[in-house]
This record gives sequence, structure tokens and C-alpha cells, in this order.
Amino acid sequence: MDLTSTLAGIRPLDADAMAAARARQASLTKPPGSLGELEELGVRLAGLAGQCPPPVPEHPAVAVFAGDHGVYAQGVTPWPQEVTVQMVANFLAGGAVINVFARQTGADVVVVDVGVAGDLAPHPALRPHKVRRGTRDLAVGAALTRDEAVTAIEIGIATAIELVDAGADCLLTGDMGIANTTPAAALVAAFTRTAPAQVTGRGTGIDDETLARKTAVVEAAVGRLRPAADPVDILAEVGGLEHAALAGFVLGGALRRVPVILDGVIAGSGALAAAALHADVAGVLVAGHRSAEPGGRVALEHLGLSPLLDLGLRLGEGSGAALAQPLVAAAARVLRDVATFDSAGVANK
Ligand SMILES: O=C(O)c1ccc[n+]([C@@H]2O[C@H](COP(=O)([O-])O)[C@@H](O)[C@H]2O)c1
Ligand SMILES: Cc1cc2nc[nH]c2cc1C
Repeated sequence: MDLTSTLAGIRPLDADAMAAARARQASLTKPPGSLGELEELGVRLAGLAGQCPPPVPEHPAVAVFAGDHGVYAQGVTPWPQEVTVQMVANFLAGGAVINVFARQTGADVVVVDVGVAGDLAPHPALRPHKVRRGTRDLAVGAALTRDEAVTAIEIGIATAIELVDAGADCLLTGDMGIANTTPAAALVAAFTRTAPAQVTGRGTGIDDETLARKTAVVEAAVGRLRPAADPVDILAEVGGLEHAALAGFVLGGALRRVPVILDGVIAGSGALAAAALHADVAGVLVAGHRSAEPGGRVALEHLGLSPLLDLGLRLGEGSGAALAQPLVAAAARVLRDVATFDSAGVANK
């Protein structure tokens, strides 16, 4: 499905189903509001599904979008670039943190190569969709052409649709890409109009000198953006292939009306692009956790999302989304399974 038709097909949350869910929350055997944010999450799940109670998501799927970055040349990360391709092999072999967390929650894991510099052998869980071998260096010019950015967005849309059509009822964002917290910071700065120094963080772990260099790179990149730049221009100029694909993945989830659980700052930056492309996207989003990366927090605030977990995670891969997924299922399960005051014979106040 192309980007234009996808945007044309996205609808707002169903207000009637949400009203029914709010009324049902009030009838369940618990003091009103006692399940905190899980209550409004359940209401949103009802709005998304267009029915109350909403279906309980039981078949989560994680898509790990992987890519490399020309800005690696600026010395913005301490890790060798080959770690991207090596970690993708680790995901496919089932040995990474995301595989362990996904097994715990019963989620499938697919890896989408949207721009890894190195070569990958075919594997049933690998979607080979290299747009190019890494982006151009965003410190000196546009990371991507507009066409490349749209191609990556459409890969993300197609991935979401493929997973949902194969039975997934909840989509989890994952990412892998050495240096990808630099474009993530630039995207967050651009979409939220926040100073780069406030959204640029230490990524996988950098010293003060490297952080200063990384911040200067983000400032230079964002400083090039024209006031008239649209969300695709912004993704192309200062973003990355996995960021653009994640934006598309969110749009595909919104089109298919399944919850999309965001992981950290890379997912947050892609979700900002998706929300800038379509106003009804925010309803589909669930913030799995608050990343330790400052841009992650700023992205969630801009999207009006409060994170389910706040564990100081800064791994990526989809790890925080996988940990949060059982909470999303619990929010739906409450609306389906908890007894009402009437049915249980409990006195209401
Ligand atoms: O998800 C996050 O918020 C997050 C925060 C810090 C680092 N990461 C991961 O670390 C890698 C990028 O870090 P860096 O320092 O190389 O830019 C990339 O593979 C991300 O998945 C992810
Ligand atoms: C080892 C390693 C694993 C990762 N997973 C996501 N980003 C990562 C970055 C590194 C360096």
C-alpha cells in the first residue's frame, strides 16, 4: 500500500466504543480510576477496535528495522559500525535481548533490513528490503533523497500490513543501527521544535567530548531544514532509513487499527513523523517505556503519551515494547473479564 492511500485510509478512534468502554469501566468491581492509566488505555483499545470490550491482543509481533548511518563518520558513537549487521545475525539466531523478551511474551520477531551496510544471508525471519547501504552523512547534507525516504516509509507500511494480515493483533516497534540515536535526536528536535542540546543524549554510552560533537552535528543538520519542509523532507534531510520505516510501520498499524507499542527514542522519532503525516495516528500509539535518552521523553510528551514503564532502558531492539506488551493485554482483559457490581453482587457506592 502506498503512502498516499494509507494516509487516506486512516480513521479516528470510534467515539461510541470509547463511551461504552468508559461506562463499562465504571460498572466493574473496583473503585473508579483505581487501575490508573490502564483504564484509559482500555478505553483507547476499544476506540481502536470499534467495540467494547476490545479484543485482547494475544499475538504480538515485533519488527526490528535495521539500518546504518553515514553520520557514523563523525565519531558520534563508540561502537564499530559492523555491530549493526552482527546484531542482525544475532536477532536471526534468536540470541539477543529482544528474542529473549519476545519469547517470554509470546511475540514473533521479524527483522527488516532497510539499510544495513553489510551483507546478510537469507533467513525466514529476515525481510531483505535494503533501500541503500546506509544513509549519507547528515552532518554534511541530506541523509536520504525524498524517494528513498518514501520507499522506506512504504516498507514500514507493508511490514505492518503483512504482520496483521498474518494474524498479529499488536505491533511492537524495534530498531537496530549503530549511530541511529543521532538522526533520532535530529528528528525529535525538528518535529517538536526543541533545542538540539535538550534532545541529544549519550546513546550507547559516550563521553562529554563526543556528546558535544554529536550535539553540534544535530544542530547543523536541523539548521539546514527549510521552514516549508514537510514530514517526508524532514525524514530525508536529517533522519534514517529505520526511522522512516518505523513511521510507516505506525501508519500501517493505524490503517489496520491495531495498537502499536513504541520502544525508545528511535521509535519515538518515527512516531513523531507519522503523527505529523496524519492527525489520527496518536490514538494507535502506546508508549511502552520512557527511554533514558532525553529525546525519547520529549517525543512522548509531544505525542501526549505517558509511558507504561520507566526502567532506565536504553537498549532499543524493541526491548521496552516487549516488556510492556502484557500490560496492554491486561488493559483489554479488564474490560472483558472483570465482574460488574451487579453480576458479582458487590455493593456500589
Ligand atoms: O531505544 C532507545 O531509546 C535507545 C537508546 C540508546 C541506544 N539505542 C540503541 O543503540 C544503537 C544506537 O546508539 P548510538 O550510540 O550508536 O547512536 C541502536 O542500535 C539503538 O537501538 C536505543
Ligand atoms: C551490542 C549492542 C546491541 C544493541 N542492540 C541495540 N542496539 C545495540 C547496540 C549495541 C552496541
